[in-house]
Amino acid sequence: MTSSNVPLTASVSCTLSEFLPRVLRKMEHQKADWKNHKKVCRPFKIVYTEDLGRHMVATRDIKPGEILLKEQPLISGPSQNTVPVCVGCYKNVDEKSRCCSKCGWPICSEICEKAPQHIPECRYSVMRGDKVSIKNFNMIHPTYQCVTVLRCLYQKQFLPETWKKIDELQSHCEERKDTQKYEQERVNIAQFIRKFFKLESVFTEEEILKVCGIVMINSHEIPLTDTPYIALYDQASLLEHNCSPNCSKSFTDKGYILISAGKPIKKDEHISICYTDPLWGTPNRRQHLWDSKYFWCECHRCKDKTEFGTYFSALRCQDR
Ligand SMILES: C[S@@+](CC[C@H](N)C(=O)[O-])C[C@H]1O[C@@H](n2cnc3c(N)ncnc32)[C@H](O)[C@@H]1O
Repeated sequence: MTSSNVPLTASVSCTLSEFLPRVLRKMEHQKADWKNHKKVCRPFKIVYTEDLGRHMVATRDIKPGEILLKEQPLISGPSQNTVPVCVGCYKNVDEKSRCCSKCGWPICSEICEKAPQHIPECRYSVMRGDKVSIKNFNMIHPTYQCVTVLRCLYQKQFLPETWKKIDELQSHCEERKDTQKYEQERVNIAQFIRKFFKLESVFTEEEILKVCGIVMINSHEIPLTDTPYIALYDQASLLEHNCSPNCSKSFTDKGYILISAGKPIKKDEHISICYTDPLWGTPNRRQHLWDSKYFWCECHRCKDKTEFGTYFSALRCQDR
């Protein structure tokens, strides 16, 4: 008998009789293991569309205040423009601060010297054969521009699993090419990393510039230290932007990101946060997103001239 002449009722009941016990067993298992299961069970799925890239969609109704995601950084590091900070904990340092005994990068304690996030620049500085020397502490220090990018490149060279996640993030390389920022990064980051760390045979300029784009587009700024640091996340870096978002982000003292619902979210709704300052008017928000994330925001708030009846971006008429 071919499958086409199997009576439909028989086929359905047969499938159900096999399927239902499996589902029930899975639910029982989930219930018994709920303590562990709830840590990985998320109320959203990751989907891809041409216009948005990867983004998240709710798989059930979500209540305001619910935490959708708690996640540790994939990579953290100093911001591109920063005064010298400890490369372990990102607290500000000064001329009295100590340096890593192996590589010379400023650190504030023995614990920070051994911090896993410091391994990449430490190893590359040791391999270079000369310690790093940071002397000016009261200015944005150019040498720090390379640290977070170098940490990503280290994953590319030695830790392929983490690198795969970083490499999949959007870099907007094509849009960035021919911009002033791209050329500045070519000189200040790509050429600097290749020459200073003697990595010309390991990374090309283009590879390094792609990582610069990934860091720029996908990093979250973590305002836990006097000078905020940045981090890439496996899932939180995929969150979509909306100028009237349904979620907000916060951070634990260990740099874990928490994404919480700010309003009721219906099943199948997109999950969003705000990448820009929601207290800016529409022209400023749109321009900032265009300059920093390379997209023109078409959210409901941006498209509504009245911004939901608030006239938030309107100029006050002087005659009245
Ligand atoms: C932080 S990444 C988000 C993850 C990214 N979609 C991916 O696939 O890796 C930011 C990028 O996602 C896209 N994006 C996010 N929100 C968007 C929106 N509201 N409209 C258009 N593009 C958006 C833009 O390309 C933006 O530069």
